[in-house]
Amino acid sequence: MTESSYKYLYRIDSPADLRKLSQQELVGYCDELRRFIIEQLALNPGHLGSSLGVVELTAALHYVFDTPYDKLIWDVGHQAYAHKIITGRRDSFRMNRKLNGLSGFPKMEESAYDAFGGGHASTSISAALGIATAAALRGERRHAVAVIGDGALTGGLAFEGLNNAGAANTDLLVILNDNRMAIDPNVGALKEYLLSISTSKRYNAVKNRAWAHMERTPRLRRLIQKVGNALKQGFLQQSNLFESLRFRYFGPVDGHDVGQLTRVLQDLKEIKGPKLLHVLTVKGKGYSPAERDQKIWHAPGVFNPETGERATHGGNGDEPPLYQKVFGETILELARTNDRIVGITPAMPTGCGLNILMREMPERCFDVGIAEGHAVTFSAGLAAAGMVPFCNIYSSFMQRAYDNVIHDVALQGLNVVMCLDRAGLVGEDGATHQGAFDIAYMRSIPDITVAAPMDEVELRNLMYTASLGRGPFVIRYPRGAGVRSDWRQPFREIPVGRGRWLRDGTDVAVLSLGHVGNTVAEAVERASADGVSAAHIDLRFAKPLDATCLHEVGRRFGRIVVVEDGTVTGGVGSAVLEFMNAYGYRPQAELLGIPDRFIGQGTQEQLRRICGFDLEGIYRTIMKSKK
Ligand SMILES: Cc1ncc(C[n+]2csc(CCOP(=O)(O)OP(=O)(O)O)c2C)c(N)n1
Ligand SMILES: CC(=O)[C@@H](O)[C@H](O)COP(=O)(O)O
Ligand SMILES: [Mg+2]
Repeated sequence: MTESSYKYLYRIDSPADLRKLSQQELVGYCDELRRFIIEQLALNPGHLGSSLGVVELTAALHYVFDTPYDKLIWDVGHQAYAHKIITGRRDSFRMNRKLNGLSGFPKMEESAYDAFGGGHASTSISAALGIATAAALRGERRHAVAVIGDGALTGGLAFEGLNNAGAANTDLLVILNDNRMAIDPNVGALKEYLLSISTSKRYNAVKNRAWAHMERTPRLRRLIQKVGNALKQGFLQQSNLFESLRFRYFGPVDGHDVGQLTRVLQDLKEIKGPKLLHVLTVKGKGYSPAERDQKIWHAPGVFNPETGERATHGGNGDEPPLYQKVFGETILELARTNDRIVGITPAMPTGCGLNILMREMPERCFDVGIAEGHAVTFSAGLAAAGMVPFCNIYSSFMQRAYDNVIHDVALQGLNVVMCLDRAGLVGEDGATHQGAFDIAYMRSIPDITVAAPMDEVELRNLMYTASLGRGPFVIRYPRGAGVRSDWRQPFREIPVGRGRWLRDGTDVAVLSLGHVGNTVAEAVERASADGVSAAHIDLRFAKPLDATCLHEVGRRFGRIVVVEDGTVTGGVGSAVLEFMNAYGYRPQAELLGIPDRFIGQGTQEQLRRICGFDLEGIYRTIMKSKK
């Protein structure tokens, strides 16, 4: 299946075009839309499964609602490719997630149809309620629709939104897109509840009678009111979570029947107050490899659309492994010898490598759903009871749990190991997902250790050191592969707050934190061949800093360069300058890292270049020391 070999029948460049189609044509268009997404993503990777799952729902929403006047808010936004394509971005879609191209998520500045930006989960209900409330205050008759997945609904923020909306009685439609999957299979009691209301015979018998009435009557509004009132007093309210929260619950409906969806949405437009439509979909719908292995096909990378064969990074043989694999293998090794070690992840077991522990010791590994704050406080509870929790959270998602880190972990001095995966520039996921801020936001917390390994062996040793009970301990490391294939080495304790003097020099001291140190090592090498004698120090810790090392740097060097894969504002460079200032050293200093602006999507290498800490940027900065 290639774009050139298939002649598309429908050319839809806006929802207005879409609304001209007949119901039958809409079905045909959905097939083509699905084909187009598969074709595009085969070459230019992205979030495939979720987008394929909402093709019909997206078409139905734009068909029925008057977008962009009516507001569609996509939760996470990784499923919004059909939405982008329908709303005038078909041609630019080939630049999805690429440098200077489209964001992989809805983004307000990208299109008037993107009513609210996304990337992180569970925000849609709150945002839609805000938009609906503003409309009500202004006397506007616009609809606000939040589309939230069953995974995103596990996030506490979603319930804060439901709780508020149910009481506010504002006109709001929440569409629950239930495919029983997060990235990995969805987890938790809510998942079982959703299954039970989808399959309960007694519940559905009552509800289906209500639906049948709705579809038959011409005087819809009055009847719905009647049915609604009857139901409110009766069975549904007590047995339905959403009804208990004062939402009218509708469904479940087949999310791949575009005809039924348009009819139901049309009906729901007429109903006032907070409503929830439960839609059942299949993640990866219409592409059999993606339906078969929904986890892998959440974001499969490049693939052959005919065969479903994927290009993968093996991390096998002599190739350096992914940090994620090293994390997973290492926690398993540590857990085998220390039965107090447990693993916690908020919905990212495969992404972070904790699935390796989960396979062998499922009872000591906890996927808590998309619930970062809970993951941290749950870990704190485990630590308070004597366990050694390794709580693995992507750096940008940890932003959600900041108070939990301060209030529940640090303030109580608990031995929680917080592994921040995807720290630094992550690449194609763009601004919402860059792990830019963690050094700055973590190092300002008292009594916490913040470390970053330069390679896989260092990661293992830091994990080992943290497992010995060193108080709140953060280990940050990037998305992707390390540099060593000889990483399976015996554990060695690393003295907390001690850096490594990797190379001596006289003209300039280059200090780095974490994996970027490998690029610094190369730049220093090159610079020394070109006549600049540069010392290189791997700081290892952003907190506590290595005072002995920094005193020596302060005494000996008139120029320093600090390099980090994190924000320059408040980062480890700032920490070094605070130190220098405190002790009266006055080196001329240059800080390389993520500048004070949001960095969009691109490859990691492109983004490092833009930020000025790729090999060339670091080399040029060092060469300014040439006399
Ligand atoms: C706060 C936060 N935590 C974790 C993630 C990573 N993440 C992105 S999509 C996803 C699964 C979402 O599941 P669901 O909402 O059901 O959508 P589906 O992929 O099934 O369409 C997760 C865990 C995120 N984007 N934001
Ligand atoms: C949409 C989302 O938040 C995730 O799917 C994220 O893109 C995963 O990132 P990784 O590919 O780095 O695991
Ligand atoms: Mg889901």
